Amino acid sequence: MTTKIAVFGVGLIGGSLALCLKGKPGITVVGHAHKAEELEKMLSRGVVDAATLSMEEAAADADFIFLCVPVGMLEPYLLKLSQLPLKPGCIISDVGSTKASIAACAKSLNLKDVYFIGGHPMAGSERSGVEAATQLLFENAFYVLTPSDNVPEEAYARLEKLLDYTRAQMVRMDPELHDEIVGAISHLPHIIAVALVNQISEYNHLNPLYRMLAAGGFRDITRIASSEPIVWRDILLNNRKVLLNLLQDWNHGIEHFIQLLISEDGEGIKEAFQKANIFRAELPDRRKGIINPLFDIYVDVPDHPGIIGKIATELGSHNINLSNIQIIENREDVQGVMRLSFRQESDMERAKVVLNSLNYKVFV
Ligand SMILES: NC(=O)c1ccc[n+]([C@@H]2O[C@H](COP(=O)([O-])OP(=O)(O)OC[C@H]3O[C@@H](n4cnc5c(N)ncnc54)[C@H](O)[C@@H]3O)[C@@H](O)[C@H]2O)c1
Ligand SMILES: O=C(O)C(=O)C[C@]1(C(=O)O)C=C[C@@H](O)C=C1
Repeated sequence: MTTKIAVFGVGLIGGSLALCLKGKPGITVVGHAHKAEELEKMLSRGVVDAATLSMEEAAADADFIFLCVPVGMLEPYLLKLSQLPLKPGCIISDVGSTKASIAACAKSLNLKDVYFIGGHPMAGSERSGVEAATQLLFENAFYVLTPSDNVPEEAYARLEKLLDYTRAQMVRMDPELHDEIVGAISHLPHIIAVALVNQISEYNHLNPLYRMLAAGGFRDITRIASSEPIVWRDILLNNRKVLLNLLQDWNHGIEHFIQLLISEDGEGIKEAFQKANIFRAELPDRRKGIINPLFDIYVDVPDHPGIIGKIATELGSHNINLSNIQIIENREDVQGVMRLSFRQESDMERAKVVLNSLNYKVFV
């Protein structure tokens, strides 16, 4: 029995998803495009098994349908699909960067014998189009799923199982909560990056030295300003209520900095950087690519010089391969927490035994 997957919109995300699924046992991937030139691109790159301009053809007998078009096109596509004869039990999902409005749309359509489960892989790039698609895009990333209450567990489990091929980690979430959190950690940073680049671009009109001297700091904070304009227009308009609140908080944060500078408050500036340093150091280290997922343990350690070397040496002497060490909290006179990462679960298990035998407190 073959499992037919239909992908609508084979760009960066749709193409990457297709590449994760194509060639897997029993799976056939059909790509849908709204323009003829897109068909040739996806076929010549081997991203899909077949490609069509016909929605009916793509959707017919599909077991899974993924909507990977810009957010503004998700609802029209879902509406059109709801009017087509779909295979009973078919699961429709999407990859849109916002989740509340598409969830509400699916609810209002009262789909019969087919299930809508919103999705959002938390991985991407400033690049776009099928040219930028890669099978490794989602590896080790979080992948949010937002099933509504009436989706049976059996359907949710089927989608989750299929998405195992992405090697991403699934997280189940309420769509409104998704939009609030992702608005803050993804949409707001895109606005800030674009506003900053455009501000500097204005100065550069007056003096081209601005662009010439722009180095690491400017590049690091502005990579995402190169993102696809239509995709981001749709995301920002769709999540505008959340973003308007976030921008007010942003203004307060900037106002705080203005006050620190006016009052020449060096201590305040230092504190702001220290606070940011701590939170940023705690961000999950989820590098994508060929890298295997990491297995982490946490160890309570006294804060004294040489502790990293001591632990690394102990593990090395037992032939345990350690991939990364990080001190998470390391203030004076405070017990530190060390994160140890391993590529192999077996190495992690052996490390636990060794560290316990040396009377370290180990947490998983
Ligand atoms: N770019 C990211 O980092 C990222 C990450 C996660 C999720 N997403 C979401 O994934 C979806 C696709 O984004 P992408 O980055 O793959 O963009 P993309 O531009 O690479 O791909 C978009 C695809 O939709 C098609 N398309 C464009 N306009 C269309 C229209 N009017 N009608 C029908 N098809 C149309 C394009 O031909 C292309 O195949 C968006 O909903 C976006 O919010 C993006
Ligand atoms: O890494 C990037 O370039 C991204 O913009 C990826 C990113 C993000 O902001 O983290 C962008 C949009 C998504 O919907 C999910 C992920």
